[in-house]
Amino acid sequence: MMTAQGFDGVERRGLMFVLSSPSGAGKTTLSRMLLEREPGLKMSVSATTRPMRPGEVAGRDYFFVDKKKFEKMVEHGELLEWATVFDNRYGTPRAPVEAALAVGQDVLFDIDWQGTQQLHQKASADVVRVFILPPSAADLERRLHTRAQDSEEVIRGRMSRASHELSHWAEYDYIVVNQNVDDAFAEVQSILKAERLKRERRTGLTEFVRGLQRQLEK
Ligand SMILES: Nc1nc2c(ncn2[C@@H]2O[C@H](COP(=O)(O)OP(=O)(O)O)[C@@H](O)[C@H]2O)c(=O)[nH]1
Ligand SMILES: Nc1ncnc2c1ncn2[C@@H]1O[C@H](COP(=O)(O)OP(=O)(O)O)[C@@H](O)[C@H]1O
Repeated sequence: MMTAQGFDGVERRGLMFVLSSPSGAGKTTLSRMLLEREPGLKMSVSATTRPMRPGEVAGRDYFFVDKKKFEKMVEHGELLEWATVFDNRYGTPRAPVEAALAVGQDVLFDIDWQGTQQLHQKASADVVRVFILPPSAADLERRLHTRAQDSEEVIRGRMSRASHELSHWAEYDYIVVNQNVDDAFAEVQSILKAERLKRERRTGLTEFVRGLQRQLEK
């Protein structure tokens, strides 16, 4: 089963921590910070048909596959969820997620609203959804330019889709405005820490409290 040992020794179920945002709002940055500082959290590496960007590493940032391979993965039920974004297909390989949860790790997802809806339908009790907002449209555009990894045309496409993506904000459990990156990180980290403590996930609590009671009744 999906059990993990909490830092306090109480067993709990692993959780699926989802970060979504319009492109450029800071999901990748915040994900990297979380993975560096939060042991017990593992990134779900998606499969995509989009071309690799400069600086990206196959197998770390994405599994880069062609359309035919992606179709095969869908057909064989290898994807937990999948969606089409900017004319490319993106999906979450099922096996690594199930393996991580089974050994008690939490899993971090950088997926869009379509994938988040699918995950939530499948495992609502174990999914925590966080939406990242940019402080302003001008900041969003500046960030897409400073990232310097996309052509002008691609950036225009991402900006014109941003409003549509934003419209899904109310489907998320938490909303973080990424103005100052350290503040936004602290907020996201607090959400993870609090969610790990939720009573419903802490399958070992009954036993833990019984133990305390036995000690008290001696
Ligand atoms: N549904 C779904 N969306 C994904 C997956 N992987 C990435 N995405 C989303 O696809 C969108 C485009 O990602 P990408 O091309 O890397 O550009 P980014 O927005 O700069 O991160 C983002 O909204 C990602 O969250 C996935 O496995 N499933
Ligand atoms: N709070 C912030 N202030 C300024 N720049 C930021 C902030 N957060 C992220 N960035 C920068 O904005 C760009 C886009 O961020 P990124 O994490 O790639 O976004 P996403 O994954 O949501 O597309 C990157 O160059 C990143 O370094």
